[in-house]
Amino acid sequence: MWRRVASVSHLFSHSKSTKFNQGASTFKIWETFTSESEIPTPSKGSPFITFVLGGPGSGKGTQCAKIVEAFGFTHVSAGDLLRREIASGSAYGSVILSTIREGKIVPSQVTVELIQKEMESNDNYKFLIDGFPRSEENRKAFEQTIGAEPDVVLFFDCPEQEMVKRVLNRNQGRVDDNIDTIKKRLEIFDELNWPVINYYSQRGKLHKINAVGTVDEIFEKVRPIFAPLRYILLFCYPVCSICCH
Ligand SMILES: Nc1ncnc2c1ncn2[C@@H]1O[C@H](COP(=O)(O)OP(=O)(O)O)[C@@H](O)[C@H]1O
Ligand SMILES: O=c1ccn([C@@H]2O[C@H](COP(=O)(O)OP(=O)(O)O)[C@@H](O)[C@H]2O)c(=O)[nH]1
Ligand SMILES: [Mg+2]
Repeated sequence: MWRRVASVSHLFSHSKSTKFNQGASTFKIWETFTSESEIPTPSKGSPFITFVLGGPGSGKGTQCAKIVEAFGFTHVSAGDLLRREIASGSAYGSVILSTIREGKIVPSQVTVELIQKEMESNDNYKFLIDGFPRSEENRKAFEQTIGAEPDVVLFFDCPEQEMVKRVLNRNQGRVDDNIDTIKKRLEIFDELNWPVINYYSQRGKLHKINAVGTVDEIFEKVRPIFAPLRYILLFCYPVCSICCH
């Protein structure tokens, strides 16, 4: 396995020091390494991006923690970024708070800017973007601003009744974890999220995962999506110390 990676280490010889140029070289290795499998080929020069979609309470955040642990992604939760923005007392804070309380979607420009800053300030090249995009408008804004598409899209498919039960038991003191807001969030999810899911399904990027079961049972359905990439994901990002000089 290592020999195979090492055999393409010359691809790094012209790496420049910028984050995304290094990324481009790393992805050449990735393409070589995975050429015989069905793993998606990431765009050159882009980070490896996974969007994590699903209704409220479907278990996105819980599964992201497991994916981070197993595969070394950086977890970027759009909801957490928005809540952090509220807590920081920023100019956008009160608008974000009322939007979340009403179960609506924060303007794309605000969310994408927060995601972009988070990605840019992180040395990692592999990101789980959790709870975003929630609409086609979100999706287009991300692609235009970041200039990248996701490599993988996970969709945690969970019955409404189960999602409501989980959210009402979440117990994290969130302003939106109440029955009225959940009903609105589910309506908005139905109206705006399905077009995004269908878009990525048509592009062959969507992995639909039945989100009913224990956390570990669900993770065993997620693991095979990333497992073929585990050596690259764990050891060669951004540049490993063994083969990437
Ligand atoms: N498979 C599961 N079975 C039961 N409860 C779960 C499961 N996955 C997550 N939970 C719980 O449900 C709640 C919502 O999970 P979370 O990961 O926050 O979902 P999301 O980010 O999609 O809203 C949390 O309290 C979490 O501990
Ligand atoms: O890209 C996003 C992500 C979140 N939100 C807002 O933040 C809330 C909570 O999002 P989060 O992803 O934390 O909720 P979860 O689905 O995990 O329960 C959502 O209902 C929206 O109001 C948003 O507007 N845009
Ligand atoms: Mg969440």
